[in-house]
Amino acid sequence: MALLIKNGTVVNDDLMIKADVLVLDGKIIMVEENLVVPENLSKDYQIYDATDRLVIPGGIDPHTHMQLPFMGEVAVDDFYAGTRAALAGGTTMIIDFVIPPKTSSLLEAYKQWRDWADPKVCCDYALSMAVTTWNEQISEEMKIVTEPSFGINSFKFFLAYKNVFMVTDEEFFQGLKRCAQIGALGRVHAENGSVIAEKQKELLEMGITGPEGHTQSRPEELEAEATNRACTLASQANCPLYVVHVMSKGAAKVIAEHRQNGAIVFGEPIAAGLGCDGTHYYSKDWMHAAAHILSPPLSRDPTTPSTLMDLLACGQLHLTATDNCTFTCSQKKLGLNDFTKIPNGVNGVEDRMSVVWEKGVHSGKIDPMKFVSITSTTAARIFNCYPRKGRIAVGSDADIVIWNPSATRTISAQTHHHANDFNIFEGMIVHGVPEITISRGKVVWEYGELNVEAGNGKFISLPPFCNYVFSAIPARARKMQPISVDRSNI
Ligand SMILES: NC(=O)NCCC(=O)O
Ligand SMILES: [Zn+2]
Ligand SMILES: [Zn+2]
Repeated sequence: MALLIKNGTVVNDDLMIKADVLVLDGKIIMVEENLVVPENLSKDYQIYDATDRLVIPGGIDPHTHMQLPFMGEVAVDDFYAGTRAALAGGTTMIIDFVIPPKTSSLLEAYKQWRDWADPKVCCDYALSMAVTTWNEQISEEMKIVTEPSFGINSFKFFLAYKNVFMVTDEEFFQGLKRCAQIGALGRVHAENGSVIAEKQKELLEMGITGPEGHTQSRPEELEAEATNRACTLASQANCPLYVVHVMSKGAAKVIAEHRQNGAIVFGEPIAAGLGCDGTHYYSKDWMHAAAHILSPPLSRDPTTPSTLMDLLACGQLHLTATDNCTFTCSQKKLGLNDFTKIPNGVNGVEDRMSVVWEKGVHSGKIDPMKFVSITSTTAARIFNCYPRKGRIAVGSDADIVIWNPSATRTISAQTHHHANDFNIFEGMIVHGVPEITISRGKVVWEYGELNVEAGNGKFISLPPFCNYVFSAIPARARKMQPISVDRSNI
């Protein structure tokens, strides 16, 4: 069945035009003003009227953790609940992380994630992979998983979570050099995990066991320090770098400075950091405070969310994600007497598009094209699936959202589609509502109703050596060649 979306305004990252869109067999086949449906299709298509609506590429969330085993629990949004929530919010593709324990091979972990995800996903998905230790086998397997049948083109390194996922600087540097060789983007969780572990001990010894200890053990300076270290090591390894969940002004400033000095580095704020601040950690209500725990923490400076949006607007930060990693209130209670045991992670995948619209477009900081750029197109470009994803154009996948820019909704755990029982944006009234979500040509969300089945989503293989990320690397490698002085005549 074909779909005709009529009378809307098509928005890409570089244009806004009045046009109709025709979809057939999961692809966009025509984009034209006053589109006339070809004779052969004229009896069998469904019409959607998009008058006063925007027709935008489905959102791409490049950072999620569905059903992640973490801190003794498993994130409760699995690949089914999490991707349903994504579609309800106008996101049609996620990039999740394979995170191998230090003892596991990358191939084993990859298989595990595919086994979890493939039968459950409702929207398309791709994978990024964490490297949590270093040895010859890991180095070889990194190359293997960049082959098309595995489809990985980025690797993440944790500089936090000591003794769990954290790598040393040496391991990180080896990993970045390997990424550069095999054409993969380096990604980093930038916090100083060793100092955090010391501060956690100090705070617990002082009797500070509640969620306020979380933020106090992770001062923003430790995010900025690790961000600076990561950018420096990536530069030395001649590896493009992507900093996940930029939560503070200090970390954002470091990224801007490194870019001014010529570094290829991308910065990703997340919905939580754009919509909330860290005052929640001092709430008298333990559960409320604990439910906001993620790492790095929400900024204790209440002006940070609006500054992060300003930095997206002016191009010093580049795209938005969510780090969706949800735990129920009862799971969070694991850390009732010790904040270091509260599972880290919050929601976002359902509400990111509306939060970014509210804080960005509705507030007058960005236009709808920039909105498309930071919620979809830039992710597609960085992860090498553009223009198949991230664009309304002939030949692109029909991942489309009919967006009502003036409708409002109130975010609430009572109505969200996540599997957890708390929403960090509770009560926020947001303009910008995804009325219809189309995933590869199928209408999966229509005026508040989901119509999806587990397994509807497809795995998207991401090729290495993305031009958008890697084109300057060979010339830089030549410039960085070590100099050898010939003294044979002495
Ligand atoms: N961010 C967080 O607190 N949980 C998910 C794991 C991570 O990305 O660090
Ligand atoms: Zn992280
Ligand atoms: Zn994460």
